[in-house]
Amino acid sequence: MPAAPASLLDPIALNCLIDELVEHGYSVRPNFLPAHLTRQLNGELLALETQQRLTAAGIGRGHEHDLRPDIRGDAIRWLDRESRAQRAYLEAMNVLKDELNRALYMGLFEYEAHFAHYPVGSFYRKHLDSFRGRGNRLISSVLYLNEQWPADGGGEIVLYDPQDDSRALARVTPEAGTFVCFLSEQMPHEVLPTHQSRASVTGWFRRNASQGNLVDPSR
Ligand SMILES: O=C(O)CCC(=O)C(=O)O
Ligand SMILES: [Fe+2]
Repeated sequence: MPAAPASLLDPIALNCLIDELVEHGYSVRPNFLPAHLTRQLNGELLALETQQRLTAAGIGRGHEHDLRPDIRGDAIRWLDRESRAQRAYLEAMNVLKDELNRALYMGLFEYEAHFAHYPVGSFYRKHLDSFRGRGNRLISSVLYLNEQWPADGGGEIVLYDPQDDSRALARVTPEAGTFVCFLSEQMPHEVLPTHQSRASVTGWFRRNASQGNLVDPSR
């Protein structure tokens, strides 16, 4: 029998995450997911890269989607539950979603996530993942997959003060197992230029933001 998915997340770490999210609008949790899982996900991402199954990421959605390497230089592939590691990770995120709903009444109903590979020299300029009132992404999440990220490796995520987006609140090394989450509509953030090949899984907890008879599509 595989281990119950809930056991992937330590209940104490889960509580800390929720407290930090409420108090600061973001949470940074090292070793949030076990090493065997980040290792498997990293292996999968490397294979996707080698097989050229990643797609250059753009900005905007639907027909407003544009490739802008001057803004964002990663290549992505959406998780499709193809592997056991993906299913385990999505199950863990489902547990987190239920906890967030229980503790914060957030009305989250879905989680979508993609692998992201940032080649050497790439970055993602300061941005918001969702525009207040318009977006349906409520909480952003990133799980990092590179083991033993060097101190001079670059590629940190920087989170900025929602009231003053020139003031950095946190600068986080993309080390395997570290999990960062934050309020999508409020926290400006960026990925600094990376000096190493950088691997992650980025995802969003969403609510359904259908307007009139238009159902807002995911992605
Ligand atoms: O990889 C990261 O640290 C953040 C990525 C990000 O901001 C995004 O994909 O929207
Ligand atoms: Fe982002």
